[in-house]
Amino acid sequence: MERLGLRKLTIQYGSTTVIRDLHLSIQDGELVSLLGPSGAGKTTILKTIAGLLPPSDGKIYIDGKCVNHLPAEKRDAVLIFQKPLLFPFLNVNQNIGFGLKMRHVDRKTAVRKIERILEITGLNGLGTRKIHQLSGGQQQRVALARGLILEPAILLLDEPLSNLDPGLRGQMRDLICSLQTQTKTTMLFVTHDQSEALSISDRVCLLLDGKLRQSGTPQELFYHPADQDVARFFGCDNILPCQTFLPEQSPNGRKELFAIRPEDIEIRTNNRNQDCIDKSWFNGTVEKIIFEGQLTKLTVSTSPGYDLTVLCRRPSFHPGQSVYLRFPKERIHYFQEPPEES
Ligand SMILES: Nc1ncnc2c1ncn2[C@@H]1O[C@H](COP(=O)(O)OP(=O)(O)OP(=O)(O)O)[C@@H](O)[C@H]1O
Repeated sequence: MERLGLRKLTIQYGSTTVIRDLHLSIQDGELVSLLGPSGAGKTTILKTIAGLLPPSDGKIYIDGKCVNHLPAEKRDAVLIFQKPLLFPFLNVNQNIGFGLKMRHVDRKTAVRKIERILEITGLNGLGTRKIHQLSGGQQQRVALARGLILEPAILLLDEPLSNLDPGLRGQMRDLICSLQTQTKTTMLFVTHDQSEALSISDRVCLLLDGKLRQSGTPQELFYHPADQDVARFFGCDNILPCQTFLPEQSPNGRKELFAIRPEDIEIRTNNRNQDCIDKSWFNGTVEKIIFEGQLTKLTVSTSPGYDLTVLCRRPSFHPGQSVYLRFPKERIHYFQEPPEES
């Protein structure tokens, strides 16, 4: 069953089109990430779904009903902002129960629901605290609890982890996953952080320049990018012509490109292990080495004039060193070069 449907959604600020012809369908119980760089239009989409911004064109469906004409409070969607917007004069219980009160839910049911949500969001014992007596992470939990308790058709989360420090971010990410599993709430999670999107989602939708460029499982986007831009967004800098590096796999001289992830390139010094160097290996020279912690990033120049990015663990290379490189066949991802503009 479709919980959220966006059909040909176009959104403009004045004469500037930020989102053009967007299609998106989210099924019951799915956790979908809307991923994209800063300024891609992610918040704009969430605000439009929530009813805070009118679309210029297209339709928004929630639970099968077109909601374009409905004001925000009549839509069965809850938006949770980057910075939790809580009532400072109310305590945690009152903040969480606020929406229930507005819906005239009876007191006994409200107390029961609040108790359950405090339990599953790890806020037990904090119900009578005022908001200023909570840490940033606890405040974000209250915001989540306040949204979840309403059991909306869709929960819209706008970068809810970005104000938290890295340790807490991991904990909150795990909490959102477990809340989603427990409550089966359908969620649209906005982030610009690819690792956050890849680790949390059933499905990732990548938004670039106001267009949905690819939608699929985290593994599909990471290992099978639809085009060069998607590949680059996921850190694959090596987009290369087949004719130069893989001539036998480039029939009819077609302008085909392939991508190889930096961590998938095999690299060896060329002064030992000569026995196992066959014609699948080619020469390169290490130009630059950047230590990044778990992995080290190398820039390696090749004789056809293309620089490659290679990631390896604890390498023992130095700048200027000659190396052998190889692209394992099973790690090569092919795509077509876009048509040339006339
Ligand atoms: N009220 C506004 N009036 C005019 N332009 C706006 C307005 N709000 C946002 N924009 C523009 O719309 C584009 C998309 O903004 P939006 O905030 O939706 O991006 P985003 O993907 O959420 O970015 P971030 O990750 O930085 O929050 C940007 O170019 C932004 O400058």
